[in-house]
Amino acid sequence: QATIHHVADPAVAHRALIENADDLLNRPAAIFPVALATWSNGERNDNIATVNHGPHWRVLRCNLTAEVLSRLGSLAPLHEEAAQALVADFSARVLGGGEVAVREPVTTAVFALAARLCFGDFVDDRHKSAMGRVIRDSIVLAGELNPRFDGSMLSKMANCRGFRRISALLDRQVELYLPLIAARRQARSQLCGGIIRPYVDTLLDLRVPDSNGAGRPLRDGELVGLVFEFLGTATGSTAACLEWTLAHLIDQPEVQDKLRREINAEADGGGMLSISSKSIRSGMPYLNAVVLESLRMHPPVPFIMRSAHGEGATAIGGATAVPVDGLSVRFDLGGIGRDGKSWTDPDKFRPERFLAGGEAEDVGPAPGPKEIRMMPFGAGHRHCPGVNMGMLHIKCFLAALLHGFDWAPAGDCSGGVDMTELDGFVKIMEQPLSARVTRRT
Ligand code: HEM
Repeated sequence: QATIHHVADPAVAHRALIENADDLLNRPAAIFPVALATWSNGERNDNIATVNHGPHWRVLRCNLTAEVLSRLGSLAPLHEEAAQALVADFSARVLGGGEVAVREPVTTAVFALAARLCFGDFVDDRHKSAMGRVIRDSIVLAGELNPRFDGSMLSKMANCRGFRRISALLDRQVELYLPLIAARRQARSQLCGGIIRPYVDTLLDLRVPDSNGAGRPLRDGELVGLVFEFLGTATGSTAACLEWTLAHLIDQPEVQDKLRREINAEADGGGMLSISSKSIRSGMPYLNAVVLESLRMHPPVPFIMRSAHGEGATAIGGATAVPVDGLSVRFDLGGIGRDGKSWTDPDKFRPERFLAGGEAEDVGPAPGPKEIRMMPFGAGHRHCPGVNMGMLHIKCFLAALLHGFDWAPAGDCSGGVDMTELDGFVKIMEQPLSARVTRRT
């Protein structure tokens, strides 16, 4: 099996992913066991993350960006409704006082928003929660499987049980998504929230390059894969980041108070709804700093992979002969965000470093051309296209939760909140967060 080179040095990551970006265009196929299983019938059902760089990738990625991700301004009413639904859910859970487990309601709210953007307004709650379960199980399973599972007969035999579970989850996804996709074929004029076309509608209209040059519609298997990608990427990382951030705010009440003061000043007596999505996107520097600090310390996607060629492979130190399909490289996003040469006290949660005058005042969620200090959304040609939407979703939900509630430790937390990380496909808290939550009147 191919050797995997590990990179946790930000300078090496910069040399490879930014300076030699054209030599690191693709991910090794081996890291996508879920997608690989769909190839067992000989047909590749690629999504944006799995397809190789080229015209097919460009068409899929441009469609997502142009049709959904670049419309953040107009999506504000949908974000606000989703945030209010989360506040209502927590309010019901804390009615009797006491402790609340955070992960489930947060994931449900984030998933409901993603499902709405994907399928439109008419997905019933039962279907939504079945889809949410399948996404959660798929993310957990993808994390459990050996990343070297390369789709070969040998690795299928070695991971026999895992392979059977993948196949079952894929069948379940087909069962859940195809009827909704079929329903969208009939009801295409209905905009999501009266604002934008659901993602599935844009996929149904899309033509991808084919050998005739005329372009062909996406096959059902491809539609299922793209829907899974949309729901999975938009949910797992966002929910994980919210949980980590709340954990730090509970651990450091002074940070929580400072953030709430900024949120309340923005709401200014008009309630949460008066905070515009514009101010969340470009104002509110402390909210931005808190989210960046959380992503620096706990990037929800723990690593990214590339196959490196040419100068890119040399930059990583692959002086030995590079295999035809490239040198497999794994960039450790957590290690890069906590690199002692780039950060003072890297293990301390200190959002102030991202404010004006701080050591990271110019650092944003995506690295600029000059250096890499952190890269929770990846870097280079295959960086995450959802960076702005991801940041906005996290900030909207977080602002609503801080405006609506006080957050305190559950039980005896004299040793502080347990911040042990559990690495899987998404980096989550090993001990799911429970909190004593009180409604603010
Ligand atoms: C907190 C939220 C999110 C985080 C932390 C995150 C993180 C990442 C990371 C680390 C990658 C790999 C980048 C690389 O290899 O350089 C990625 C890729 C990707 N993400 Fe996100 N993501 C988030 C939200 C979203 C959202 C909301 C969407 C869209 C709905 C999205 C869609 C994608 C896609 C399509 C790719 C593959 C891009 C390609 O290969 O061209 N992500 N994401």
